[in-house]
Parts: sequence; structure tokens; C-alpha cells
Amino acid sequence: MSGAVEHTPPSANTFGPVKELLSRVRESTEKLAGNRHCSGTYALTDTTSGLAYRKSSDGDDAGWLDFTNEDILDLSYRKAWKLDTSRFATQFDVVKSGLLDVVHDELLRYNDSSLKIDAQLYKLNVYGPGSHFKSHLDTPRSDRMFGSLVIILPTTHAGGDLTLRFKETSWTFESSKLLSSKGTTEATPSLAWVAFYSDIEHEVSVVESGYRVSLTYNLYYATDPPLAPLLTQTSPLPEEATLKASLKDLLASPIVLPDGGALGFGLTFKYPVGVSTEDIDFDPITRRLKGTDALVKRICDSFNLECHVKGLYDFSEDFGEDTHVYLTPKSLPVGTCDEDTLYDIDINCSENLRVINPLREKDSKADDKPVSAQRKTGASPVSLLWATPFNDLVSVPSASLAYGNDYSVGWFYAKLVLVALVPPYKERIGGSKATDKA
Ligand SMILES: O=C(O)CCC(=O)C(=O)O
Ligand SMILES: [Fe+2]
Repeated sequence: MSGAVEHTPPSANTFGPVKELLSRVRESTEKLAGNRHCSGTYALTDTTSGLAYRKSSDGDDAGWLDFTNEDILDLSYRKAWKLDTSRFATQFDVVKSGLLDVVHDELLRYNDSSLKIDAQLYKLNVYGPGSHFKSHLDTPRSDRMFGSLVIILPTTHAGGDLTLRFKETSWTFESSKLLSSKGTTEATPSLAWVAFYSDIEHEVSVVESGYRVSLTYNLYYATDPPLAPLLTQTSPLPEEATLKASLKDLLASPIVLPDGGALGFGLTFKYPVGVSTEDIDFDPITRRLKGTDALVKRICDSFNLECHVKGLYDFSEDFGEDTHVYLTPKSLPVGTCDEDTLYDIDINCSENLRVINPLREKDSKADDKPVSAQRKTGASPVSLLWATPFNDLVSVPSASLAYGNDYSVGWFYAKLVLVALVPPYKERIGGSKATDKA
């Protein structure tokens, strides 16, 4: 075959050792532990504790709440209410408070340190006895939104804890306890705050007594370029060294992707992808990865592996062959998939990659034939080893419903993966030593 894949056919007896090296990379990637949330308290003063609000949406009758003196808190008889930012103003200034620097250190620890956080005040929530907030994910307001910051103001209440759930784990922020213990030991009350990636499921349990008042902020990556990157040094986690070592061994092996290819990492977090009729570019997400996803990229960077977030589209079921798996830098049109669509993907965009699994037990030549033998100029075939499996992790904002609620038309949302390009063995042996960049 004179197809575009020039790979040395791996003999079946090298599969075992390659799989072994790969499974070490997978295990060490899965063991990486990064922050998904961070929290604390913050002391208020008499110039940061006031909040003004309009009593009705059209009138100018205003109310004032002073959280250093919560006895005067005289809230509505209603169980729960919320105000958007057209109805209230708060003296507390999240930028001046320095909280965003802490959030940056904790949640954007592994990202390019020049990324800045833009916090947009979003809502004021008041929960009276019996009210709660049922489990939900925060709707992404843009592709740049990565997190949520919740500030719980110091009012005496019981219950109303905020629980975060991620995969099988959960974590509860008992703000009521934090606030009441602060209140008794300190002259000025403190607020309690928690920030988390907004694709993490969370809920507020029932408030048993008193009122719980929270301010929510949406956290975005700021668009304006920073003056100069901050040179912060973060101390590596022990698990990082394990991943580096296993990746080093993988890359140092001549039987692993001898002619080059790619490593694929299924992402751990969800990323907002705006739904539009235009192509959606996945590449900017490469710089906006969260937590351990950012850490994996950072470690790949340290081996000089070029990394890109790509969408993975698997049309194998539609065409009964497992060679119809594509990695694309941009979203494919939403709609049904037919031969023409597939032909477009395969032939019209040389940036699209067609995934070849070098560890397939079957005869790889036969598998290449239907696409690459007949269509020579299309998507470039790439030998790809899955370091961690891919999953359905792309969060589609509710705006997607603008297309209507009829899901039967067929939706092809990409699964997002981090693709690390691996140079051929001969080229990488010189450069496989991890630098101290990570
Ligand atoms: O009040 C809270 O603690 C959380 C509120 C919340 O999750 C939201 O407004 O989306
Ligand atoms: Fe929320």
C-alpha cells in the first residue's frame, strides 16, 4: 500500500510491551490529584460589609443590609429570593479583596501564569428557612468561563451547606459553621467563600433556621493581555514525577510509535463550547485547561510534545468500520452524517486527522484501504495511542436548544481530547529528556 501512513508495521509481539508502558502512563495520569475547589474566610470591615438593594425592579425605594451588624437583617417573609445585579450593589470588592489571587493559585495553578481572572458579579441569593438550591451545574456564559465563586455573607443560620460532587467524590462546604465560629471569636465578622470549576455539580442543602445570603460570581479568563507573565514557581506534586517517569519511558522506547504519531488523553473536566452554525475552534481550550488536565499538558510540554485540544468524532458505527475516527481542530456541522459529510471531513480539511490504532490486532493494511488508498489528499492518518480513554466531556450550553428539542435529528458533538504529537523515535531520542519547565 502506498497510503500516507508510513508506519513500520508493528509486529504483534511488541503490543504487550507497548501496552505495558502505556498503562503506566494511564495509571500515573489517573493518580494526578489537583484542586477542583478552594475556599476560605475573609474578614469584613465597616467599609466592606454593606449592601444596597432596590426593593422592586422599577421603583427607587432602596434597602440597606450591613453584614457587620446582622441583627438588623430584616429580610422578606419569602423563603428564597434572588436579585440580579441590576437590583443591588455591594461594598465588598472582590478584586481589591485579593481573593482572586488565591483562586488563581489554586484553580489555575498549572495554566500559563499570565492568564488573568475576570470575576463578574452575577446574583444575590437569599435562602430562608426551608429553602435550598437543588443540584445543578452552572451554565457557561461564554467559552472563557471556567469557574464560579460563591461568597456567603455573615448571617446566622443553620443548614444551607454547599456540597460539590465530582465523579464518585463529594465535598461539603459547611459555611454556616465557619461563619458562626468566626462570629464568636472575632470582633468583625468574616464572609466565607468557595470557588470551583463551574462544570462541577453542586447543591445547597435546606436552610433550617435563619437566613443564608450568598453572592455568586462567574469566573472568566480575562481577555485583555497582561503586561508581563508572572513567573511563579509551583512545587511539583509527587504524582507529577511518576507521570513524568512513565512518559519518559514510553517515549524512550523504540517500539512505541517508531515513525511518530500521537498520544491521546481523554480530558477530565468539561469545557464550554458555544453552539453556533460557524465552526467552533477547539484549540483555544488548549490554553484554558482546568486542574489536572492543565497539568497533563504541562508535563507533555516539558517533553516538547506539541499539544492541542481536538474534537473526536467517531463515525465507525455509521459506516461499520473502525477507521472512521477523526480528530478535528474545529467542530463539524451539527447534523446527520452521510457519505458526503464523511467525504468532506476526510478530503476537504487536511487539518483533520484520521485516527489509526497502531495496537490493532487486525491487519492494518486492509483497514487503511477504504479511505486512504482511494482518497490520497484527505485527513492525515495519525497513529494514536490512548494514554487515557476519551469520554463525553464537552459541555454544551443551553443555547443549543435554539436548534429545537428534537434530538432525533442526530447530534455529533465532539468528545474533547488532548492530543500530544509524538515525533518519530529517531527525532525524539535527543529531546525526550524532561526539562524543568513543568
Ligand atoms: O448559594 C450558593 O451557595 C450557591 C448558589 C449557586 O449555586 C448558584 O447561584 O448557581
Ligand atoms: Fe450554582
